[in-house]
This record gives sequence, structure tokens and C-alpha cells, in this order.
Amino acid sequence: MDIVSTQALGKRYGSTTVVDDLHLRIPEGCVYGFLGPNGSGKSTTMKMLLSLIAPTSGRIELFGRPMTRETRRDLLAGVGSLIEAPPGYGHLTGAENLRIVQRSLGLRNDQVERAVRTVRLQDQMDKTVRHYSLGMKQRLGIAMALARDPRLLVLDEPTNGLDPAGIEEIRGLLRHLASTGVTVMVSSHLLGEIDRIADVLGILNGGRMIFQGSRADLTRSASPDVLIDTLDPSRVEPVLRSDLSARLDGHTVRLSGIDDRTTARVVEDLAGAGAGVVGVRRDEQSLEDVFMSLTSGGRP
Ligand SMILES: Nc1ncnc2c1ncn2[C@@H]1O[C@H](COP(=O)(O)OP(=O)(O)OP(=O)(O)O)[C@@H](O)[C@H]1O
Repeated sequence: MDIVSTQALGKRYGSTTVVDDLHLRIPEGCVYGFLGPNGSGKSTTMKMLLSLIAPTSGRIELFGRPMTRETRRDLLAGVGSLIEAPPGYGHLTGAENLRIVQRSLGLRNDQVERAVRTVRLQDQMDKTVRHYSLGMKQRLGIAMALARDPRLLVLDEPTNGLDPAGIEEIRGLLRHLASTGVTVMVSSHLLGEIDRIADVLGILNGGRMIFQGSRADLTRSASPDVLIDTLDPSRVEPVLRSDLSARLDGHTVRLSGIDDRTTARVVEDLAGAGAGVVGVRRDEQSLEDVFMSLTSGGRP
């Protein structure tokens, strides 16, 4: 079952569309990595899922039930979130902050204690939050979101501003939560921060979903450059047609965005012109390259 699904979800501010025709699918029990550059609409989408702002169009289902004015309260009781990071009053201790959350949600002591242990803050509870490191503040925020034992956790950029050790700690925590059956939706503008822990990736650009699927699907969806190695580059120039995106780099011709059939034709033309084709290959592309090319306007 999908824990979250949206149909044609959209948000406009005046004449500006910031989220457009979004069909989000988050399967139960997965870590869903919600990616996109700054300003692509990730926070706006998450706030709509949490009913913090109203969609302009479209529908949202949580836990297989439509979100309406009547069902909203009930559905959101199953969701923990960390949106405006990091939360908490600086002049209070961690324990005092959690007590406020506990009282407002009517939680039991054991629920709060378990959340604190999960984020490994049990030894920092008497410290004033002002004196927490950023990573500790983020973990306190996650503990606040976890204390209600949510089925779904929505975290907006929880690794923002953390050092590599802090990022790794949050990653480990999210992996652990997923292994206990919590579905986690986590946003980031950096693919490298979450791609290895995410089972499903959703990539937003300019308010539109430009990719949704597994990491392997993402690699497959890219069409890397074709590289053709030649013996005689002086014979290459006359053969390359202007409608091809081609560049000569030493003895190697680099062609972007071409399919196998066109590759075969270019190789034949080069061979016919006496360029001495000695190698044809697709360039190795890292997932980061794919993400960058998808989100920098160079949609394949
Ligand atoms: N209340 C608002 N009124 C007008 N425009 C808004 C409002 N809130 C957000 N926007 C615009 O909507 C776009 C998407 O913003 P959003 O915060 O959802 O992006 P994001 O992907 O979460 O980026 P970031 O990582 O920088 O938070 C931005 O261009 C932003 O300026």
C-alpha cells in the first residue's frame, strides 16, 4: 500500500505556480528521498501533506484514505514531522522541551523515553537546548516527531548544515527507523546525502516531478554521452553534422543525447571518411552527474 499518494497536487501563489501536477507515491516501509534544488517546491509539498498550507489543486491520500477536513486530524495523528528545523525553545532543557510536546499530545512517559533513546540523547536531557550542537538539536527535533509513534515521518532537510559525521548519524537513524517499519520521507537538495539510504527517489525541479523511482531506475533513465575514439581526428570535422551535439577532444569525439541508431550511423560515417574508429563507448556517469543534468534544465 502507498502510505502517501497525491493526484495532480498543485500550489500557486498569485500567478506563480510553485508545485505543479504532482503525483507522489510513497510505498509503506520505505525511505523516500525527496530531492531537488533550493526553491524547487519540496518544503511547500511537505507542508501540504501536513495540512500546514492548503493546496490550490489536486488530492492527497494518507494511509490509503483521502485527506479531507473531516479526516485530517485523524490521519495526521499518525504523522511525525520536522519542518522548520530545528524546533525547541533554546532557554529550556531537552527534557523540558519534550515535556511540552508530551503534554500537548497526551503522550505516555515510555513513548517519550523510547524516542529519546532512539536518537541517543538520553545523556543530554538536562542540558539547555541553546548549548546543543546543531546535530543534537536536529536529533531533539526528530525525537519530538517520533514520540507519538508515527507510521510516517516527514523530515525537511534534516541534514542541512551538519558536518559529515552528523550527516552519517542522521542517515543511520533513518535506516534504523525504516527497519522498524516507519515510513520515512526525507528531503534534501544534495543527492549524495540521501541516495544510499533511500529506497525510492522523487526529484523535483521547478515544482514538477521530473523523476520518481529507484536509484537503479535513475541510472537507467540517463543517456550518457557517447565517446568515439579515432586515429585521425583531422578526418572527423567534415563528417559531423551540425544537428548533432558533438565535440572533438583530442582523438575522441564526444556526442551528447544520441541513441544507439544514431551512434551506429555516425560510426559508419566516420569510418567511411577514414577517421580510423578504434573505440566506441558510453561515458561513465555518476548518479550525481545524472541528478545535476536533470535539475539544471538539461532534461533528457
Ligand atoms: N508564502 C509564499 N509566497 C510566495 N512564494 C512562496 C511562498 N512560499 C514559498 N514560495 C516560493 O515557492 C518556491 C518553492 O519554495 P519551497 O520552499 O517549497 O522550495 P524548497 O524546494 O523547499 O527549497 P528550499 O530547499 O530552499 O527550502 C520558491 O520559489 C519560493 O520562493
